Amino acid sequence: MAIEVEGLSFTYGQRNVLEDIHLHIPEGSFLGLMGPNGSGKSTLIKCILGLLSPTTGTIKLFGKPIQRFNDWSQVGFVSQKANSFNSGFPATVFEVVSMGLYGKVGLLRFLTKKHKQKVLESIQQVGMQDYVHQNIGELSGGQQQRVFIARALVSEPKLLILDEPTVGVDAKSVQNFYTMLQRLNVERGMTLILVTHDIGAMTEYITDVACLNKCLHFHGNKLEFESQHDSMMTSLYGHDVRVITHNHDHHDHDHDHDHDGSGH
Ligand SMILES: Nc1ncnc2c1ncn2[C@@H]1O[C@H](COP(=O)(O)OP(=O)(O)OP(=O)(O)O)[C@@H](O)[C@H]1O
Repeated sequence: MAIEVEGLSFTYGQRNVLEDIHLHIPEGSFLGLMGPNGSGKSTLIKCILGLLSPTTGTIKLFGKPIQRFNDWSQVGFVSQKANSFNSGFPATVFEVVSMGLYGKVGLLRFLTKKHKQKVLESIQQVGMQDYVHQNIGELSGGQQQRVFIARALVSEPKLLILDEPTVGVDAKSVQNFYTMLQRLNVERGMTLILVTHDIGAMTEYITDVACLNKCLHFHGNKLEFESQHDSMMTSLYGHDVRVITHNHDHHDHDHDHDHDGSGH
């Protein structure tokens, strides 16, 4: 298993954001993690990346309890805010991708020939070889996002987590972007988790789906998800969310509403 989450809950102060999450993600899967705004997706990802400690529960990465996991070069992460460079940003594609090795552009002069080769390979993998010496700020949002994937790939991670990486990227580039991720998944066996609002746009590329709204409402393969799609959407976004959550004390007052079947 790439990831094993057991009985995970998380609270910000008094606010219960994640509740009793059990999630096993096998190596080699491509998981689409979906849920409404504020449903806890980023919080769960931060727990998996070791940036937040769960209030209760445990996390294992590649079989190791996260507290003892130390090979973080196996885990790549690309956030939704990655593509926010302005056109004056003084680093080339090559330099930005090199940061995946050293964390700092300033150390670039120490790159060995082998490392340079690795950087170029990663750039090639995301199809940006024609832009190696271009400034990152001069690229489109989609192209910048590819460069950030390359930066995450340069340490050859076994697990790559992407938190809404296509925000602000046009529809056609998004499809190309997903195709590129699918290739990493199929050809290199890389485990991928992609956080998204729009699972519809990517069902053809992923293998599994998880639906989160504080609790995990669904986790299964794509075919299971498609067969339960309508009820799942109602469960996540419509009135059934309240029917499900009214078991929890603070939502009891909601359960009389929205029983007109409209899902709103
Ligand atoms: N640092 C924080 N302190 C307090 N509350 C927070 C903090 N970060 C997030 N929250 C709250 O926790 C809940 C879950 O947030 P989270 O960012 O995990 O959701 P999300 O599913 O990633 O949302 P989105 O799709 O809008 O990015 C939200 O209600 C949010 O307001």
